[in-house]
Amino acid sequence: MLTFALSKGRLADKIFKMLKELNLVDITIDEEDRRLIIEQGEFRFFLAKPSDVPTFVDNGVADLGVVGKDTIIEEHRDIAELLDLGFGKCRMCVCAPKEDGDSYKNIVNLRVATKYPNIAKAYFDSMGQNTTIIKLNGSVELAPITGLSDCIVDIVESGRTLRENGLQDVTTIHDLSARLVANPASLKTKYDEISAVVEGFRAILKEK
Ligand SMILES: Nc1ncnc2c1ncn2[C@@H]1O[C@H](COP(=O)(O)OP(=O)(O)OP(=O)(O)O)[C@@H](O)[C@H]1O
Ligand SMILES: O=P(O)(O)OC[C@H]1O[C@H](OP(=O)(O)OP(=O)(O)O)[C@H](O)[C@@H]1O
Repeated sequence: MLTFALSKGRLADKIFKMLKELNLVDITIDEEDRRLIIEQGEFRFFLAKPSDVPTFVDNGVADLGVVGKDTIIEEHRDIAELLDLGFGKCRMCVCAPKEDGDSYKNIVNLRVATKYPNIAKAYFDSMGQNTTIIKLNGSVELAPITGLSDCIVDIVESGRTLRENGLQDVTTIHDLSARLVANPASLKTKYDEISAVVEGFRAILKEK
């Protein structure tokens, strides 16, 4: 039996599509569906909050997981990254009000709002810039507009949210996409089963 922790939310549809192409499971979840565990054949799937997927995999409750690279970097968990799945592409950026250009670089104690405090702190530490990190849980773009922060560290995909709120991305910190991850112990004890799944994903990715 192999157990997968999958991200609910915007990655879910693409993950389900790939699992269907692999003939592992055919999941369709509508708004009324409250199931969190789906079992089919030799597989058990958990539907977890995206930021919790590394926790399930690190603790060995799930052998495999699918999660954004942003969450992998932020959570610092003991998990093995096996494959870039090529969807959920976006960037982690420092963004600031359009009229400010890159002047955030000159602010002595920079106020940074973000859902990703570890990524933000590590980045500004590496640049030698002092910061006060302000943790938010969403709508991060509000922070510089309302005066809560000087800039934000957040995900940018199309750039539309920034544009519609008078902000711009100034610096890209990481390129991001969804990744297949594994529990390191499961990789040893269930090597053959996991290899078969990884090869399946690889074959699909090659066709694209
Ligand atoms: N605008 C976006 N475009 C493309 N991918 C995105 C975008 N925003 C987030 N992602 C990717 O999708 C993943 C899941 O995002 P989603 O919005 O579903 O969850 P979340 O609200 O960030 O998670 P949580 O509720 O655990 O904080 C992110 O971790 C990231 O890798
Ligand atoms: O560049 P874009 O295509 O506009 O996408 C970027 C937006 O998407 C994400 O927010 P999400 O929709 O997850 O909402 P949130 O503010 O609640 O995190 C991210 O935090 C940005 O706000």
